[in-house]
Formats: sequence, structure tokens, C-alpha cells
Amino acid sequence: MTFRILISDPLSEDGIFPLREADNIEVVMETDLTNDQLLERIKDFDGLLVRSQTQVTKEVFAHGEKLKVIGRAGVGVDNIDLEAATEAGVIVVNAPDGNTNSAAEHTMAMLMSLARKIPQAYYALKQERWDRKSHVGVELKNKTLGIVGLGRIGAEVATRAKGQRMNVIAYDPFLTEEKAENMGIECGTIEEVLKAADFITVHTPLLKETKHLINQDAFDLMKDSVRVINCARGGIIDEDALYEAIMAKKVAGAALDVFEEEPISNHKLLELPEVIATPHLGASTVEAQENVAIDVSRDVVNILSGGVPQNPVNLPAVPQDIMSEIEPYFHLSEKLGAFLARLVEEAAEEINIYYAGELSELEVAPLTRNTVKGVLKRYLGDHVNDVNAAYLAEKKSIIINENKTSTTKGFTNLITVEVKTKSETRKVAGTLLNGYGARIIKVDNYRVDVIPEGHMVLVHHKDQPGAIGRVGTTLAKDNINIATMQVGRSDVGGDAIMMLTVDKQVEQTGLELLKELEDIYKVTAVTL
Ligand SMILES: NC(=O)c1ccc[n+]([C@@H]2O[C@H](COP(=O)([O-])OP(=O)(O)OC[C@H]3O[C@@H](n4cnc5c(N)ncnc54)[C@H](O)[C@@H]3O)[C@@H](O)[C@H]2O)c1
Ligand SMILES: O=C(O)[C@H](O)COP(=O)(O)O
Repeated sequence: MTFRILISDPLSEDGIFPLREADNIEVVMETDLTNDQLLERIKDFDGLLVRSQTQVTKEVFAHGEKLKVIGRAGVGVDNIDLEAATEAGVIVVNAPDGNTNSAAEHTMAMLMSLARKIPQAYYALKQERWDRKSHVGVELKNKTLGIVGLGRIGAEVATRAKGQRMNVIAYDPFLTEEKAENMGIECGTIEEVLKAADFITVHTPLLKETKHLINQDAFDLMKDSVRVINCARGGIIDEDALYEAIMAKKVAGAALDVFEEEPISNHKLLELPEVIATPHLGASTVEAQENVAIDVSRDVVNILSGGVPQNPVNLPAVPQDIMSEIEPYFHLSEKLGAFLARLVEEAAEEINIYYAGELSELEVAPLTRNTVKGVLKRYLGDHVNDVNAAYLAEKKSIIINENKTSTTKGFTNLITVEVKTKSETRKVAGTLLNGYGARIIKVDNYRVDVIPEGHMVLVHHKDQPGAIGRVGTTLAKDNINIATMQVGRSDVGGDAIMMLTVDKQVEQTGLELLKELEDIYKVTAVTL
């Protein structure tokens, strides 16, 4: 099978070699598509690679029926509708590390340009104006830089600012006094940072909480003649409030690489001599572009070959060492979920998963997702995958519980899945036998030993002589060969089950005949 990948923003050709080298991937680069053209084109593609320009909207997912992966060659994913991606079961990956250095260097370039009015002076000179008076700057040495958001880029900026002999004070919800001390900077609340700084630079993502984080109230707290820099995302600084603060001489200068609307055109801010700007160039270096294209291409190849991505955005990342420990249980966990979903007659309201033995020591969240996927496929079809299983369960108000215990009743590992519906609770348990693979070892309270594969028939009956024979004869009349049979009973003459594996699927008419037999309560066919 060949997977088709559309690249809709300019990406480094040198960086996409992992895609070019993959035998089963065809790359198409079309970087001038309008939104409507993208909607038309996307239906033919399994993957889409973008930077910040392409808007990956809900409609893109609605049209992209074959889409499996969106790769963001960069950090910010605010141009991608993550909820729509998750709902559609499309995994989103990004490249969070590759452009950190370039973005930090660009921030420093903007900081210095702002302090020394280099763009304004250059512009005057280009216009043949030898104007030294209007372009007197300020030094960075001994000034305080306030950093809002001390993640990858913020921390790199802090190190560089210290190199300029600036004092640095930062606010980040995850910044501790101890970490700040180790970095040789000060840790403050956002108010303390805003009040103390001569220069303020923001390095948060654009989120609901950070939208207009720097607003009129924030400007009011700042020192007079403060200078502000935004090389993170347009919208973190309220552009209208910034305009007013510059007009009121509260803010002496602003350096902007990003804007609330991009591309920006004719904005009143750009007309102010205090404002210097670049058109979202923070990551635009040869090195950063190569790095992010390599990282994201590798993840796309990984995903399309069934592997685990390094930088998933809408799926919790699982470290490789943990993944290799739980990988052998993936098949079992999904089959248990799928098996159980066939046994219940109504929609699941609660799924309880119990991990025992050596599994109780492991990070089992990916197995839980896999089990839930197995259950939900019964109701929602192949559309359910690891990315959207938990999301879809939540949307359907299905409660998921994950439990661990070290006792295993003799098995080194045991997964028990219980599904509750409005009127019944059913459960199934399975284990991975060293060297023999997956086994279902219990159905409800009956002990069995069945490979969870192929066609099965589960018969609930009364423990009476002749019941087994009647089932065998009826199946034989339907030309169904029984491969294996397990029986279990609660007590002599009481309730019992037969678990048959058969060579071909028993059709509905065959099931009806079985159900009519004497002493038979219930018959369920399961194909895994
Ligand atoms: N201009 C560019 O071309 C360019 C290039 C790369 C990254 N970026 C942008 O830079 C920003 C930072 O990127 P990064 O790689 O450092 O991300 P990161 O995730 O490493 O760091 C973001 C930090 O912001 C902090 N944060 C979140 N909410 C906050 C809040 N309300 N107040 C204070 N801090 C808060 C987080 O705790 C985190 O430490 C992102 O918006 C990214 O899209 C822009
Ligand atoms: O979030 C990012 O990585 C930067 O904003 C870079 O965006 P770009 O890939 O469009 O340059």
C-alpha cells in the first residue's frame, strides 16, 4: 500500500528525506493552495504536513476521509483544530525542539534591534536621511528582562540575556524558586514580572488563558517606557491595547514577529515608529527548517508503519522503554474488549479494566485505550482508533476505570475487562502465556482456554446430558466444523457454557436453530 502525503506549506527539501526514502510513501508538495483547493485535494491523502500558515480546520478533517496523520513542522499547533483531529482519529505530531534555538536567537535580535532602533535607523538611511538624533537607544546591561513563559524558548532567551548582563525575572506556572536559582534568574508572579521589567518578552503558547494576557491592565502595571517583544504568538499581547499604550507613551517600543491575524496588512501598529516587526520569521533559518522537517517526517513514517511517534500532540507520549514492555499485550487487550463487546446486548455504560501481576508494575494507559477501542469498534466501526477511543468514550458518557493488583491467581499477568450495561455486567479475562501467546482464560465466572482469534460460538445452557451433542449435530447440519470446544459449569445440573471455535462463521439462521434447542439459553457468535 502506498500512502500519499500532501505538504501544503514550504518545508525544507533536505529535511523531508525520511519521507522521500520510504518505499511506501508518495510526497506531493503544493504550497499555494487556497482553503477551498485544500478541501478538494485533501480527500486523496493519508497525511498532511504544514507549518503555521495552512489552517487545518474541522472541514479539512471532514473532507480528508483517508487522513491518518497531520505533521506540524514546528511548535505551535494553534492552526490545527485538535479536537476535530482527535474526533476524526487523526494523530497530530509536531516538532517541538527543532526551532527553539532559532526562535531564541530571533528574540535576541529583536530585543537588540528594539533597544538600538536599528530598523528605524536603517530605514532613514535608505531614504538618504542621516538622522542620529532620532535614533538614540538604550543599553541592555543592568536592565531587567521579564520573561512570561519559561519553556524551551523562554529558558534559552534567559541564558542569552544573562550573557548581555541583564537581570532576568520570569513567570511560568511550572517555574520553581529552586529552578530559577539554578538558572541564575529570579522567579516572580506575573504581576511582579510586569512591574519589575524594563523589557518584557512573552514565550507562552496561545491558549484560552494566554489570549490577551498582556492587556490594558497588564500595561498599567508596567514601568513607564517599557519595551515589549512578542516572538511567540499573535494574540498573547492585545494589539489594540498595545497601540493605546504606545500612543500614551507608556510603552517606548515593541518588537513583533507574530500577529493576531497573519498575514498582517495595513495595521495601525505598523505605522508607529516605535514598532519594529518581522513577518513571523522566528523559525525561518536553514537549520531550524531542516531540523523540524526531519523530526516531523520521521514521526509520519513511524505512524504510517504502525510505530510509535516521538512527538504526538493529541495522544499521550509513551517513552520507548515503557512501550516495549507493554507492546506484547496490545493484541490481547484489544481482543478482550472486542470479545466482550459482542457478549453484551446493550450499549456499554462502564468499562472496568483490571491489570494484575507484572502488568500492575507497568504504565498501562495505552493498553486501556486499546481495550476501549476494542469495545467501541462494535458500536462505531473501524473509525475508532487509539487517538479517538478515549475521546469517543467520553462523548458517549462511558465511564472508564483502570485498576491494578499484584495478585494474579497463578498467572504472571492477567487482564480482566468488565463491561456494564443498563441491565447486565459481563466480564472476560485473558493472559499472555510465555511462548504460547494470548489466551482468553475466563468468560464471566467460567474457566476456559481459548486463543482470541477467528470464529467462536459461546453457548449458555443447562448442564444436562445431550446438550453438547445437540449443539454439535446442529452445527454439523449447517456444515460447520468444530475446531475446539471448552465446557464449564457452575455446578452439576446448573448453568453452564460451551465455548466453541469453529472453522467458519455461523450465520444468523444457524444461530436461530441453536437457540431453539432444548436446554440452550443463549447463543452468541463472535469473530475476532
Ligand atoms: N516566532 C516563531 O517563529 C516561533 C518559533 C517557535 C516557537 N514559537 C512559539 O513560541 C512559544 C513558546 O514555544 P516553546 O517551544 O518555548 O514552548 P514550551 O511549551 O516549551 O514553553 C511554553 C511555556 O509557557 C508556559 N505557560 C503556559 N501558560 C502560561 C501562562 N499563562 N503564563 C506563563 N507561562 C505560561 C508553559 O508552562 C511553558 O513552560 C509558542 O507559542 C510557539 O508556538 C514561535
Ligand atoms: O510555532 C512555531 O514553530 C513557529 O511559530 C514557527 O512557525 P512556522 O513554521 O510557520 O515558521
